[in-house]
Order: sequence, then C-alpha cells, then structure tokens
Amino acid sequence: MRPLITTFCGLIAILCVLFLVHKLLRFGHRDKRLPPGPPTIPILGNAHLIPSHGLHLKFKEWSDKYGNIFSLKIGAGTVIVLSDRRAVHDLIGKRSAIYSERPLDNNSEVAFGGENFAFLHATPSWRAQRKVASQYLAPKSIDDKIAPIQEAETCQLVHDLLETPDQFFAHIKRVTASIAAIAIFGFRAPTVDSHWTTINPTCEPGSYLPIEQFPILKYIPDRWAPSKARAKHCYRAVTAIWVDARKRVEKRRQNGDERSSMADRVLSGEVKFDVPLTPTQLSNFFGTLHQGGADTTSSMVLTHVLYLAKHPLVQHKARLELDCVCGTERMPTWADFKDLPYINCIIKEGLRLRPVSPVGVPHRVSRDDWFDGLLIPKDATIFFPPHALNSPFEDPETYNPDRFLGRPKLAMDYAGSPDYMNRDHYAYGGGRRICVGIHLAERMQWRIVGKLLWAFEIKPAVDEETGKSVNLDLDAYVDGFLMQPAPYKVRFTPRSEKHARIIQQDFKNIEDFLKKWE
Ligand code: HEM
Repeated sequence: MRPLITTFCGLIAILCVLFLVHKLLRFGHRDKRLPPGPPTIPILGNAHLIPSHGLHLKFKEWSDKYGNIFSLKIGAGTVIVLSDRRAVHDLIGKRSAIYSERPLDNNSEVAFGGENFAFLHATPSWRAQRKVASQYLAPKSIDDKIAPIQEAETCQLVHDLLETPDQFFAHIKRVTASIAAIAIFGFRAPTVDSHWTTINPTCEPGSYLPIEQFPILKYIPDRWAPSKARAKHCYRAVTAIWVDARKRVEKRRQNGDERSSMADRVLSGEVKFDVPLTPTQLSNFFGTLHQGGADTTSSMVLTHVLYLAKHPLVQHKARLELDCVCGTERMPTWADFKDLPYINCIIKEGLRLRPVSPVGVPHRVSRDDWFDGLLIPKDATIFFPPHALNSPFEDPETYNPDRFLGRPKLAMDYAGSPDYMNRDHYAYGGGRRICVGIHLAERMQWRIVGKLLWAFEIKPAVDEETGKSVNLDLDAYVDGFLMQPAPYKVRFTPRSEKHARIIQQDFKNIEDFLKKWE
C-alpha cells in the first residue's frame, strides 16, 4: 500500500510542477485575441525589447511591421499602441468614458501622492479639478484676464533678447514660467534667476520596479528597492515647494493685496471644487498647472526658434505677412491672429514634427473593449503617439509649415472635429484628458513666435574661430520626461533701428503694468 501512496504523491507533485512551469511559460504570453505585436518570451513578454531612449521611433518601427494597432506584453500587463487616426477618434474620442484613466503605476502614485491631477485616475476629484482648471483656462477667460499679461510679458521677452541675446534659452524659460505663475499664483518672474522662474521642481521618479506588470516584485523589501524611497522623497520635495507657493499667495492676500489669479479666486471662495480639496491637495493642484504650463511651452518655443533659424525662407514668408499687417510701426498682437495665418502654420508644424512628448501621455481603458475584432483588455495601457499619427502628411519628416496653409484654426478646433484625417497634430493628447492648458499654450506660442519674427532675423550663431555659421543639428534633442532641443546657438539680430526703437518703447510702456505682479 505504502509504495502506491508514494507514487500517487509523486504524481501530484509532478503535475503541480508541470502546472507551475506551464503558468510561468504563459506569463508574458500574448492572448490570440489581442492586436498583433513582436514575439514574446516567457515571463518578460516584450519587456526586454523596450529601448531606454527613442521609444517613439521604436513604436513607429513596430507599427510599420505589425500594423497600425499593435500590442506589447510587459509581464502580466498589456500595452496597446494606436497609430491609426480612426482608432484614436473612436476609442480615445468617442469612447472616452472608458479610455480616460491613467495607467496603473504604484510608483507614480507614491511619487505624486495621488495629488497630481495630470496623473490621477478618472475619479470624482480629478473631474472636479479638471472642471475648475478648464473654466479658468477657457478661451474667453484667458482673453479677458490673461491676455494683457501675455502681451506684456512677450514684450519683455523681445526686450531681453535685444539686451542679452546670448541668454535666449533662459529668457524663453523665464517668460513661460512667468506667464504661468501670474495666471496661477498672481506673481511674476521678472528675471531669469527670480523665484518664480526657478521654482519648477525637476524631481522625476527615475527607474523603478514595475510591480503592476511583475507582481512578485512587491515582495522585495523596501531597503533593497531605493526607488520606493526616491518616490516618497519626490512627493515630499515637490509638495513642499507648492505648499510654500500657496502660502505666499495667502500671505499677500492677508496683507490686503488681492489679485485675479486662479489661486486668488479659489482662496477667496469665488471658485469652488465639486469635491473639496485639502490644503495640500490644493497646493499640488496649483503646482500641477504651473508645471504643465511652463516647461512644456518653453520647450516648444525653443523648437520653433531652432527650426526657424535653420529655415530662413520660412521666416521670410512669415515676415511678408507681418510687414503687410503691422509694418514697422508696431509688434503683432493676438488681435492680428486672423490676418497672420502663417504664424499659426509655424506653431502647428513645430508641434507636429517635434511634440514635447513624442509617445504622448498614456491613458488606460477601464473595461474590456473591442475594436475591429481586436480585444482591448481592461486595464491595458493605451498609447497614441503623435509621432506615429503623421502618416496622412506628405513627406512627414520634413519641416514644412506650408502644409497647414488652408487650416487656419487653432489645435482644439481640429482635435474636436469628426474629420480626423484633417486633424493638424496630436501634440496635446486627446479625449477627456486633452491638455487642459491647450488654449493658453496656443496663445503663448503664437504671441512669442509672432513678436520674435517681427523683431529679429534669427540666424545660426557665428563660430568665433572659423568666422562661419555654426551647424544647427535638428536631431539633437534631450530625451527626458519632456523632449526639448539640446543647447544650441543662434543670433537674434534686430531687423532695423526702427524695430529696435519700437521694442524699447513698448517695454517702457509695459514696465509699470508688469511691476504690479511682483
Ligand atoms: C505647448 C505646450 C503644451 C503641450 C505640448 C502640452 C501637452 C500635453 C499633453 C500631451 C497632455 C496629456 C494629454 C492626454 O493625456 O491625452 C497634457 C495634459 C495636461 N496639460 Fe498640457 N501641454 C502644454 C501646455 C500646458 C499648459 C499651458 C498647461 C496649464 C497652464 C498645461 C496643463 C496640463 C494639465 C494639467 C494636463 C493634465 C490634464 C488631465 O490629465 O486631465 N499644459 N498636456
């Protein structure tokens, strides 16, 4: 009897081992109902194929090979990449009720403390924050309240470039940070080293353990996982900065100095959230908006300047319009938008060709869904990379603002249109999560590029040793959380004595207005 029991137990043990091996080999395996994708290997799936840099280029390569809708397996997780405009329109747009979550990611939840509304899941609190932000940043509200600030700040930018053109990187960072700081906190950044220019924290969570995809990693003790401590530190450091920012506004208000910023309106009770926020959540809400507004826009402006310096003919075309509408008497303002359509073409082409986030910000689907017979499983991470959605354009890798002649509207008009093949670009994302600052961003870029082109010839710098123009490398980008051009050198030469005089005069006229925000 005993040998029979032993044999039976042995059999059970072998079956258990076989089951576990089978389970292990299936872990990371692609379900046949999913969109196609690169072959998987056990456990990792496709995780070993993800490059540390240039993910947008890899996405493009995979979409050419496996189709415009492809999938990746990262351990237990699924990633779906949409490089198809119809799919983006149908899923991210029309079905946005289930495609508006953010990916499950324990590390960023710790790093943001669940308080950065750009990374919140689609909770009632996210909806409440989004509502307040989008009302304040709606076109009419911006054109009523923020427009004079934007015009004045861009006048200072042009003046700064006249005085110290070599510092153009810093000047461009200052102006976007200052406009965002006035709009959100009611304070400005008068110089490149002032508090509100340098406030933006650069704390990024860095590399970390992908617990959602490989659940076994959660058993690694905290002391062996420095990323966990880093994420906690990140939350504390960033929150401290934004709490301090909110307190500065409160102190100013206590001294009887009430202004018309978003923070002032919330703190005065004029604006209320449908779901109340704690003081710390409120600080992080303001901070998220400032962060979203400042560096994204300056990175884009630096792209516009880089490409303009390399393309004198594009500058020339813009100036034909500028000279006709404004002459040498005045700089362009937003009121000239309709009469200067080529500036809008330049903005669109920069955003299309070099979006700050070429893979886009991922969404997550909240339940199983189907598209063209393909399964999009619950909790899959959804990318719709702007870079891969350029296919309707002829010669998409070439910089050519002319391609947007005949498309005179702003990005939001095309994003909301059912004519998805005519959409200009996807640089602001899509669906219910589309960039909440899109109207401010469009106006900031237009005002800056319009004034720069009116005021200066933008040319590559001259090498002091050779006396020749330096080469500007259009592919030299720093690939971080945001893509921005690596440092480069250009010259800003005033177009004439008269242009320089107008710049000086305009600056004198706005100096006192801007001082009110210091
Ligand atoms: C050229 C400038 C800008 C670009 C290219 C840009 C791009 C983006 C993108 C791609 C997203 C993700 C959209 C999605 O998930 O589908 C986003 C979200 C966001 N942006 Fe912008 N953005 C810019 C300027 C701004 C400005 C000026 C602000 C605020 C003042 C802002 C605040 C935000 C916020 C708060 C979110 C998160 C929205 C949410 O998750 O509901 N951005 N932006």
